[in-house]
Amino acid sequence: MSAEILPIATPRETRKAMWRLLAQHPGRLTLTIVVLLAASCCGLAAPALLGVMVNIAASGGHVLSLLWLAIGLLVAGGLGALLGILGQNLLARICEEALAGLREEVFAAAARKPLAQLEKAGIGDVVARVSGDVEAVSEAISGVLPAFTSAAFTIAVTLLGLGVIDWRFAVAVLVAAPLQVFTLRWFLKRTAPIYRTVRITEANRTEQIIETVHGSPSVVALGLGSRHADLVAAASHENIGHSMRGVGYLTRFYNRLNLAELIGLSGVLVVGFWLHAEGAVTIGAATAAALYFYRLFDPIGLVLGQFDELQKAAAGLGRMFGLTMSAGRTTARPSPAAADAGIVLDDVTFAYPGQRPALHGVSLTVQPGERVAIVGTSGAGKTTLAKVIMGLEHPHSGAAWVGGLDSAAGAPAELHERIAMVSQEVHVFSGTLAEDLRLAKPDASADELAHVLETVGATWVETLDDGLDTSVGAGGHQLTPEQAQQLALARLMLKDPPIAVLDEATAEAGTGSAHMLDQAAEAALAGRTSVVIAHRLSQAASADTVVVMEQGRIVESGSHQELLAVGGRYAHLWEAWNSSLSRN
Ligand SMILES: Nc1ncnc2c1ncn2[C@@H]1O[C@H](COP(=O)(O)OP(=O)(O)OP(=O)(O)O)[C@@H](O)[C@H]1O
Repeated sequence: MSAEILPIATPRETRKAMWRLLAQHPGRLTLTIVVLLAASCCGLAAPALLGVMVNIAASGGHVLSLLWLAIGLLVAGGLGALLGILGQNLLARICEEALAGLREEVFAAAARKPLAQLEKAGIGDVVARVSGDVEAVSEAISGVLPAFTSAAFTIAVTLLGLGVIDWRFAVAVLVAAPLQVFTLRWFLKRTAPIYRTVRITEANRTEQIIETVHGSPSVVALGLGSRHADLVAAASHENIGHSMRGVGYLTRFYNRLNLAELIGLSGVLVVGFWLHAEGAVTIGAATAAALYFYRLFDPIGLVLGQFDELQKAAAGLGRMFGLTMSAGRTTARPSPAAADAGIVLDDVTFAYPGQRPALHGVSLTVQPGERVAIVGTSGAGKTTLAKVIMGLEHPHSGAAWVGGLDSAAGAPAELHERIAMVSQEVHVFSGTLAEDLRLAKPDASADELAHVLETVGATWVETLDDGLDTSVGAGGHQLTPEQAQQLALARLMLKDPPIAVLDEATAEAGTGSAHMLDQAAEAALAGRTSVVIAHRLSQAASADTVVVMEQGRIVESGSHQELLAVGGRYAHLWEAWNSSLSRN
């Protein structure tokens, strides 16, 4: 099981959210309902016409009348089928559009979630919500919901038709209703928690597979293959066990429904016999009533049977809406600064789940165009501060504004127009070098690519046989960590955001690579507001302002020279760093 799953919307919240999605186009929804109702009414004509035909045949009526009625039967059947197809298509289209919107919302919500919360929930849970759940809901909404709605209308209209023939037929039909209602309630009560568990165990299985694949180098190196295979098998068995319990209930559910149909049809036949004997209805009307009830078998079976699918979809929807409803703070706090290229942190406190705070009341203002270096010993909270600025983690109290946007509440796309980060772990995407660079600017020309590579000093690209067409990433040409950093800096230049965060610790201080990366960063950050997590103090010396952190707090800030003159913590760090350089 995941350590802690993400929130799941309650059935009431799910229904409300679903209705909000479907009712986005009220005009089209009304037209769809009208078409489906008209289709159901056409379906009523067949038993009624057959009843009249029985009466004519029984009384030795004219063959031509029978012929006309047979033509009416065909027309009503054809029209009903056409309207049914049209109505179901209209509904399927409305549902598909609603689902497409929901799918985007779920992806956006997953992207807005703080990293720590995603890690705690388990990445498998998130993957399951944006893949397996979306698929289950998609199948139910496009396939089941239109058929379900159409069947529900047919039942309502047919019961009305039975009542019109004689109200006692409608009562006879309703004899079966208590058993049907009881069966449905019995089924739903037992299977709802099973389906929820099925979805959760599916997420756990995904989590287990992802963990095994991600950690495959360690799994192979430590000979843990069979142990991991056992863990995946155990997660699968748990999932299958719960699914099979659901199937068991489904079989018993259909047995009971068949019994209800037998009771209902017997009721209609007995009432028909009795009413005809009393002279209250003709034999044709009794025939029509029996046919009406027979006609209810399929839609009732479909409605009750599809509750199963709808219930599964509801479980998936609850998990999807749970993600969208809990997607961090959505109401932005008013910015203290105008929408500029600055950063303002106001009394930010943040703690990783179950840990003591990694940031305590941190307040910091970075003016547009200013470069601030954050220094401090390992674990001081520097990277956490960078994540809060990037909106990857949300402050527990206080707020962070980036270019006038609340980083915890801003839409990721809007935030990423203003800020970009180069982190310690650079991912090199599979594809050619040119494709990798164009992720930041899809329409960048070859000259632009060459220019940014030259600016960050990536002259090694020219030495590759295929130059910018060299395949990199998994299975391709392997880049050194320094080369990958240069690539990330080149991507930053192409994206050209007004604000940048640099958290780079690739090269050892004092080495040629470190000097080269310092120069590359200098070029990439030129003209931008920037926060540099200075793992090497050479990065701090060139900044406008140096901020010293200790145990999640800012303990000193000022220019490099000012802080050296004060002789405080920064001066000690600087001294220690210089002496470590001279020792190497
Ligand atoms: N994902 C995480 N989950 C739990 N605790 C974390 C996580 N990341 C960091 N921490 C803890 O938060 C505190 C601050 O860590 P942070 O990485 O921000 O420090 P840092 O100054 O960047 O350190 P370094 O220079 O070693 O990267 C540390 O105590 C660290 O152990």
